[in-house]
Amino acid sequence: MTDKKILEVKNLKLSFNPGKANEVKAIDNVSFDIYEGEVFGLVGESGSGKTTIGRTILKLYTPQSGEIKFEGHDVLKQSSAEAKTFRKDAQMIFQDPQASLNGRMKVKDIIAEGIDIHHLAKNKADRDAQVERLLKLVGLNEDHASRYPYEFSGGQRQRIGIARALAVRPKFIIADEPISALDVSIQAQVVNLMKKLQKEEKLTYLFIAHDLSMVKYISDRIAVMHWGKILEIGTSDEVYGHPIHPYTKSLLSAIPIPDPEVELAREPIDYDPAMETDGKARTMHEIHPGHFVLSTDEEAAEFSKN
Ligand SMILES: Nc1ncnc2c1ncn2[C@@H]1O[C@H](COP(=O)(O)OP(=O)(O)OP(=O)(O)O)[C@@H](O)[C@H]1O
Repeated sequence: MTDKKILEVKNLKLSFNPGKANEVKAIDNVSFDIYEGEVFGLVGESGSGKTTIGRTILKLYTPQSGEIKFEGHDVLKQSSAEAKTFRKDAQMIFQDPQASLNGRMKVKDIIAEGIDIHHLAKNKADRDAQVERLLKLVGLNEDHASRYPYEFSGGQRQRIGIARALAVRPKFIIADEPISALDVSIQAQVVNLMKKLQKEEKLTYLFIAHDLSMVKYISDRIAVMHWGKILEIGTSDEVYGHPIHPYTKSLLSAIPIPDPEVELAREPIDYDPAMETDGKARTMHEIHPGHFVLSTDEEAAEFSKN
């Protein structure tokens, strides 16, 4: 990880159905930075706004306000040439590999789609060679190139999704719950593969998940999100080992522990969202170096004492 910021998100706001009775503040004044070479985990329960953030960064949604900078440049004000480069540099891996791969295309054509769009192959032999390299990189083999997605298991399909994202040699990958749809036995394999690739291909990840267990393992830093707001940001060890916000504590207490004796003693902590509904103004306070919590001045002073 370097000290260069690859992504800067500042005061981002996005509501669905703004001004209407059914308005949803999906992103409610969110700010965070991601450093080059970092794995940044974004965690929160279903509906907290994680996917909306990912899609907004990739310009699939337009925010009402705020700023998104990629390598120092505002992604909302790109020229068409800059936008094309950005579409190559920033890729997405989806939750459901079944739904995100075109079932009527051969694996090699799925993987090479970006190579074709961005004219990254000199000729057909080069295209085939790139596909072969990518298949090997994700733990598949060249025989798989001419098959169709339905011939693969869920874990293998996600490997194809990863190969497709890597095909255009991106710098930044948004992985939106990439393991949630997979069997638990396969999840660790895919996370390990993503971790290995991140190092080998010098990638930066925004890794989205709804529970903290796998995220802790892959992420350098973690942001915890609830109801459109980031409540806590810190290093993975800090957030996991010394959670501060009651919501984070509650999320952590919900993770089953593999040791039966410890698991028996585990007590889920209920979360009282009063801290989010009392109408008080809250900002990010640095409670420990690099460990921020959304709080009032009084709450921050209390958190610091403990
Ligand atoms: N296209 C849309 N139109 C209206 N509301 C939407 C739309 N997409 C998402 N929402 C709402 O915005 C909020 C945030 O949704 P989002 O999908 O970003 O959450 P999430 O944390 O990614 O959840 P999940 O893990 O279920 O994908 C939710 O209340 C959701 O119902």
